[in-house]
Amino acid sequence: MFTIDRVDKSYPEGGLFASKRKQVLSGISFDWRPGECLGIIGESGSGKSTLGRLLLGIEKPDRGSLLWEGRRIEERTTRLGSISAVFQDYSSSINPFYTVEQALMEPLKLHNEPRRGLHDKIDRLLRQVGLDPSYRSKYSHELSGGEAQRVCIARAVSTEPRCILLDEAISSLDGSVQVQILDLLIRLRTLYRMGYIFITHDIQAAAYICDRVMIMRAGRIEEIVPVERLKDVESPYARKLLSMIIA
Ligand SMILES: Nc1ncnc2c1ncn2[C@@H]1O[C@H](COP(=O)(O)OP(=O)(O)OP(=O)(O)O)[C@@H](O)[C@H]1O
Repeated sequence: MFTIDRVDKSYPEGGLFASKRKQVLSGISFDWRPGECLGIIGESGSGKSTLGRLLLGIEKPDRGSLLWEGRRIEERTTRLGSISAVFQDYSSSINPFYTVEQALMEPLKLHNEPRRGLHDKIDRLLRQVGLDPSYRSKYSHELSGGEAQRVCIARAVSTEPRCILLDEAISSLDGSVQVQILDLLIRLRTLYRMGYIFITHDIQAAAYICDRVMIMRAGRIEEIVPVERLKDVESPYARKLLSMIIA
């Protein structure tokens, strides 16, 4: 279980040395249950990506705690093998001087995977994300957007984490490629028995892949609903947000 308890986050407003602070997240509390796909949706600026960075332990909260099975997510040892990430900008996620093979090796080496068997593992990962093993020698500029994002997904699953956080991971892709990547994520979830935290402004994508959806508004949680009850959300804001998109 990943337990987020009364998390607040603010940033200096008007430069690093400004005394005024902008409150970006306030009183965020929820649980991520092992194996589930939890969607986080909300308007631009509602704090989704900030929350994502806290969930990945990249940034620390001002107050509150983020505990992965009782251990602080800010600790590197907690994160290893627990949570990994796929971001929107696949082109800058892969080092342009690395081949696909080198990009996939990086997390495996950090994870101290034995060298023996790495070659086969990379072939297997490429196949699992729908790429031919011959892609191992390609550079990122030789890949389409969908292919590059498949490599990023292969890299995220390579260490077999319990959870992958996807921050707008399909937003930069064309419509048909978006569906292919969502279907790939659904398949991998079963294969690796893992779950996702799926940050998006695309409610249809969230409805396609998620079990529960958390609706954020101005740094607060407005509502958390099972996806099959999305149409019955209670808060007026969530209703308005959904009606704008579903209509
Ligand atoms: N490092 C930072 N320093 C200062 N302000 C920040 C920082 N990161 C985020 N913010 C501010 O926090 C607010 C929430 O931003 P965030 O990116 O988390 O929202 P979001 O819901 O992910 O938006 P979008 O959907 O547009 O990506 C914004 O007003 C943003 O300007």
